[in-house]
Amino acid sequence: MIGWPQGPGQPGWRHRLGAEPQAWALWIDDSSRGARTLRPESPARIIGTPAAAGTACRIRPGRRGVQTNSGRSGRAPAPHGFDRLPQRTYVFRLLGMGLGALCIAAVLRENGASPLVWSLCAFTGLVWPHLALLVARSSASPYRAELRNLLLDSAQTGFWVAMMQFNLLPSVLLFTLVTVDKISTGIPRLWLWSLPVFAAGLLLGGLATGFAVRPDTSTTVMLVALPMLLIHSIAVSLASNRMVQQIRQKNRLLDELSRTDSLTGLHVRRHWQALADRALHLRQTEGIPATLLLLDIDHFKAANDRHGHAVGDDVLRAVAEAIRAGLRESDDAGRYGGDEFGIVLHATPPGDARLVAEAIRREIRRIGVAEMGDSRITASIGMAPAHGGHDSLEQWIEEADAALYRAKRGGRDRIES
Ligand SMILES: Nc1nc2c(ncn2[C@@H]2O[C@H](COP(=O)(O)OP(=O)(O)OP(=O)(O)O)[C@@H](O)[C@H]2O)c(=O)[nH]1
Repeated sequence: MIGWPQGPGQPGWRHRLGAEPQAWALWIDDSSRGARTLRPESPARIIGTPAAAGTACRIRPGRRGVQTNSGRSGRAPAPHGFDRLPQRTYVFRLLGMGLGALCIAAVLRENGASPLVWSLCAFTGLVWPHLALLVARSSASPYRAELRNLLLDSAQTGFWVAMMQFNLLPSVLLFTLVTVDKISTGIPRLWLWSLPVFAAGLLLGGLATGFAVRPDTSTTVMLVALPMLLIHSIAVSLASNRMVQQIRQKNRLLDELSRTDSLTGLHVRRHWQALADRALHLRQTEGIPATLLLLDIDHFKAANDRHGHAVGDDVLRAVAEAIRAGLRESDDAGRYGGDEFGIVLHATPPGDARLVAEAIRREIRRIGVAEMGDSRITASIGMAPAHGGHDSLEQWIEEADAALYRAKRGGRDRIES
């Protein structure tokens, strides 16, 4: 028996899932609510359909699908990004095999084929795409079933190349398209695995025809082959284009997430520092004034200890909101550390900066947190205008930090520069 992880923070919770089929999963919700996502810092993700609330499962590849400790079974997971592989492939198979079968039929007509060969051709063009989808959908592991289907595509193509007696144009076209299909799935090396399978199909077809070779392509066959080339190529390009757009969109989202502090919605320290660095550079090269504020909540540890971490988080969110309220669109605020915030006031001389800092300080005093009763939240602010003597961002921040220290020493709830 296995020691099942029981919840977030328990051993096993952060195990990586998805790409590796031999992974541990923990279903943390019931099917009415769907699987909750894991905490952002975790590289793991929940996959598949939740079997039961709080049910831990070992994902096993193979026909039996997912084994759970409650003895139920579900679907084996696909690697990340391949959940809809059978559906995606279906459209291309329908097009490729359908148009390919037309091409094959044109050659078979010229070569004269038996009813059995004609019915095999009809199977490839009309039945196989639907059958493949059906098989994949009803399989315990649709992803693996689809991999088999893709290889069977190659086997059939090899078979038909031999059955067409190596008629040059359709043979080359069919081989190219079936290989492009493999490459466009994005599954590493799939097209390479498909080569021996293609060769096996070729061998089978060759044995059936006695390896007859008639490479000449008639104009009729050429005309029938062209739509296959045209339509299939455009369809693959459109799908690739759609994928590129989706990746771009996800990259933008990831970029945004990596720059934003999840608790306060302000910039994370690294991104804020980059913005502050740019402001200092503008001051040194173009003389555009900028002022830096470092703000630290007063006695935050005591508030945290007295009212709990969750209330502490509420305070951090409320302070971030107060900072946002006091700033202009052009200013940049970030979470510098636990209860410390950094603010860059762009194109702002010291006099104006003090007014902004004062407005923020007052706004923070107005914050009311129900759990804290009458206790007021206050903050101390250190202010440092950029000047020619600052050789680096570190120096600028140190100056603001020293001012913040003076504000704390001076009794807190004040601004020092
Ligand atoms: N709730 C919560 N607390 C945090 C977070 N990050 C840091 N802290 C706490 O913030 C507190 C920071 O306290 P300090 O800045 O050292 O001290 P302080 O009590 O604010 O005192 P002064 O700064 O001298 O006024 C520590 O207790 C940290 O545990 C967080 O994300 N959420």
